[in-house]
Amino acid sequence: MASMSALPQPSRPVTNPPTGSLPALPNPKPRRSTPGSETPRAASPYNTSKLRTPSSPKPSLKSPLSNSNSTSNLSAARSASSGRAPSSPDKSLRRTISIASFPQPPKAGGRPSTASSLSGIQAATPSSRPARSSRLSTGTTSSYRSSKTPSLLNGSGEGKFISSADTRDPDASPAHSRSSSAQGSCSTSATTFEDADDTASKSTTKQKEIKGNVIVSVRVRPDNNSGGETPRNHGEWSVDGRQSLISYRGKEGGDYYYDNVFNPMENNAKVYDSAAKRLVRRVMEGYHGTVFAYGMTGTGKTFSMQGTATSPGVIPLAITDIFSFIRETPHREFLLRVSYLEIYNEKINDLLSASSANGPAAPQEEIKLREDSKRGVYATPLKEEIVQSPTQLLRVIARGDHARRTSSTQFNARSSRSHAVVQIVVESRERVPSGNSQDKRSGIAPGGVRVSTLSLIDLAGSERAADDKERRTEGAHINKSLLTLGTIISRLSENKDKQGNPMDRDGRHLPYRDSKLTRLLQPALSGGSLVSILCTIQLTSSVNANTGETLNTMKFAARAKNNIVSHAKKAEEAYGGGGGDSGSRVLLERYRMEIQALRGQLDTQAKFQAEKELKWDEQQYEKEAQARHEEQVLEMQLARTALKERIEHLNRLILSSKSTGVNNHNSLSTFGRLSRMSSTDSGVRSLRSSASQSTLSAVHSSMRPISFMSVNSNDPSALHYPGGSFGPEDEEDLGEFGDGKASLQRQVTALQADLSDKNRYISTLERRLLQARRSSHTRMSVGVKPANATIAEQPDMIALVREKDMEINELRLQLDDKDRMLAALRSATRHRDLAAVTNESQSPELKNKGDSVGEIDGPIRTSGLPTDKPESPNKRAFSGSSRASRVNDQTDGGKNMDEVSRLLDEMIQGRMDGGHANDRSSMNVKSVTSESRRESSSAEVPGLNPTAPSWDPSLSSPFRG
Ligand SMILES: Nc1ncnc2c1ncn2[C@@H]1O[C@H](COP(=O)(O)OP(=O)(O)OP(=O)(O)O)[C@@H](O)[C@H]1O
Repeated sequence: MASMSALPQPSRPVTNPPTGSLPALPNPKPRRSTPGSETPRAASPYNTSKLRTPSSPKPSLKSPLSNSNSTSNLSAARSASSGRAPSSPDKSLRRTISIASFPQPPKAGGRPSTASSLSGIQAATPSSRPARSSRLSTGTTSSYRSSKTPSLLNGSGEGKFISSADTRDPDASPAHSRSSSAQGSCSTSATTFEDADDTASKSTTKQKEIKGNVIVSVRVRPDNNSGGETPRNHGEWSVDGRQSLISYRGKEGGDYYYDNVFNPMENNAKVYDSAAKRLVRRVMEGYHGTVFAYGMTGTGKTFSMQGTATSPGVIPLAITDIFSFIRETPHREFLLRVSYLEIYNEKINDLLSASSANGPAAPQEEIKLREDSKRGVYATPLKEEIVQSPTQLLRVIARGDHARRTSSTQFNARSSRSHAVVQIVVESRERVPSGNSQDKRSGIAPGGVRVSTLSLIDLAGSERAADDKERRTEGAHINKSLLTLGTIISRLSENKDKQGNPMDRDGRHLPYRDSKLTRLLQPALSGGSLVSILCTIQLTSSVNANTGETLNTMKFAARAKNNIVSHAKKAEEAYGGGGGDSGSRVLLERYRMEIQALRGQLDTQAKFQAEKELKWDEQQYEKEAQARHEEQVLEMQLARTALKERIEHLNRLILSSKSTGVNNHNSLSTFGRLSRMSSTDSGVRSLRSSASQSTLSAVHSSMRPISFMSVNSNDPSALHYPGGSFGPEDEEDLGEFGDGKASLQRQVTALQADLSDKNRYISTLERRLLQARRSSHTRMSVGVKPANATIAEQPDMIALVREKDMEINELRLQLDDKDRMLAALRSATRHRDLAAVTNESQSPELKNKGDSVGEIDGPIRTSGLPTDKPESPNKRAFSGSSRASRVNDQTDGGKNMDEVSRLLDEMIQGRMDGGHANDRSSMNVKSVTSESRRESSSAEVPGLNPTAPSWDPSLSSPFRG
């Protein structure tokens, strides 16, 4: 037996079978009845002498054993239904042979037993056959019939009876166009013992079924010595495939009928169709099935099991059929897993775990055989691979083949040195009906999972002792295991001890444990599975023909057919993934549960994800809302600030115009107070925005509210300045020489600080505006519409933006104002300085006058202390103004300051005329200031440089008046 390293099988030289003597097959136990005690078979309704037709291909078979002690000649009968006995269509033709070395078939169930201690095959010639063959229980003869036996393997095991004519492979598919029809051809002529008498002929259909579950076929390998020809007769042998008959006319000769006899011309496809196809399909339906090839080395076991690329054998054809069956069975779902082991020198190797041919063999965990009530005997630990396609399955097996031990022997260049077992486990269950969405979701199918196993076994061939020590050792193990197999098969019975262990008919235990092979085959041999045995022989006419070994193989086949009883039942459907090893091995169920668990996880995760997303969305929305809110608050703040600024500004303008109107003759005080006014017009508020408060505070920290500024103020402290006294700070404001120089400088500084504040404020506003525009643009472009946002908000936004724009413009104008004011103040300062210098040099008296004025105004300039008679604010302002006016009248510098005052007044007025005054009081002020301006506008402004860069009266400005 050789192994294909990969599919397709590599070609190897064809060698002749051994010609020398081979190890003897197990010696059958002496039968209880001796040949001498054999009784003639009881008369059978199937009287072969009558039924044998003249047209029979083997009308007479002269057996050398006819001279033996056999007391009865058995007639071989062929089923009338097979068309071979047209004269008696309802009867079986019977060929009675003597099977001297055959074990006695079990008696149980009315099955006839053969005589024990038969020394050889006794083939009876038709002429010598009794009219009615004796019962096999007589011991000396065996009656084989090729009748139609209902069985699972011929399609009639479930109550159907198919005529033999139907079963002689009428539909055998060609090797390359195989059909996967369940009705494919197969052998049906199950060879079975038959009761010869009427009573026996009433053996139950069940018994027949049981026998029909075992198919034994013999394949004859082409003889190389025949020069490629396949003669019908090989010396003393003749093969009749049509009748499934092999006849031997030599010593111990006889006619051998089997379920199938394949002549050398028949190819692997035919062998598969007849011997294995139905079994494979039954396995797919839920039965366990075992196919094994038995025979002498080099006779074609591996060729039959594996085949070649052009002629695939049983294994690849079974694989094709398995997948065809799956395709044709849409109402069930399948899961296939495969393992591949070899028994080499009584050690089990996992061929799928073996390392590649390149590397050294990885040390494997010892594989042991265990027994389980559900699984029977199985090897563990063994790698199982789940396969999903024929190609994948073939590849897995080819990988195992590659790892299998083969060696060149005397008889076979690539002889298998081990028994190889391919096991395909088939799990199947009903599919969830497509309409049942509830079941589909839960994944619960209406039925459980059915698990069945197909074992495809290529045994090592029996062989003679080799010269090579290693081959000899291998051969010894091979022969021993085959011997044990033969022994067990020869002693098979349905007897069991109290523990359920199988026993032979004599009550002895069967030696299954004597070899790993028999232990592994125990479930199949014990009747748990459908069995198909393919025995291979090579017939040759050469003198060295190994007739003895061939006869042994044929006897083995006959024993197997006679003794193996199969009660194969459809595997029960298993539920649940638990329940120990067998339960957990049901992968379909396990996967179903896993799928369910994963689905649950998926659902939980999906829920969690959805919740998370919802939360995230909410957070995002909250964030957006928060940002929007902040934006709005900021905008409101800015708007408020701007409005306040505006109010303050307008208030300032009002007050300034008043004060200017009142003090337009006292430039010093006007300037000094302008500053104060700016910083104190609403009591304690700064001229500048809150943003510029800190900047100004340094400048204005010394300033206090003054009485005249309390026109719009409720600050009662103003009343504490009697007679318009400004206090010590005011003194300071008036300058070292009481000329207001220091005050002007402060004014300039304050205005500059204010200017930078304004700039900052503007840039802040611009930035915010930009942000607001951007965010509103983004919201609009991405279409994100907050839930609480309404279309009505859009115009609001636009209005707000517009308002902001206006505000910015406003502030810019203010800045311009400031710039101009600064320029004017600088210019005024310059002129005042110039005037002071001129005055000092030209009229020292004036200085004295100024001093005297200073005396007059002493309280104003030198003292901040309240006088006994505090003036009313108005009065104080007026008197202050008068004093300033007097000072102005007396100095050129005062004149200049007047001019500046007037200019500022004009600026303010211009601002108001520009539409910035918006309340009645400002309008009133406007009228007052307009008058003041008219008064002062007639005067020139000498010294005021109209070309000063920061002051251009020609510019269109609100200050132009
Ligand atoms: N029916 C057949 N037709 C053509 N060639 C065959 C046939 N049977 C066997 N052979 C050839 O005979 C040789 C031996 O066959 P094979 O290796 O299958 O025998 P075996 O029984 O497996 O031997 P062993 O037990 O030593 O492994 C191979 O070259 C094979 O191709």
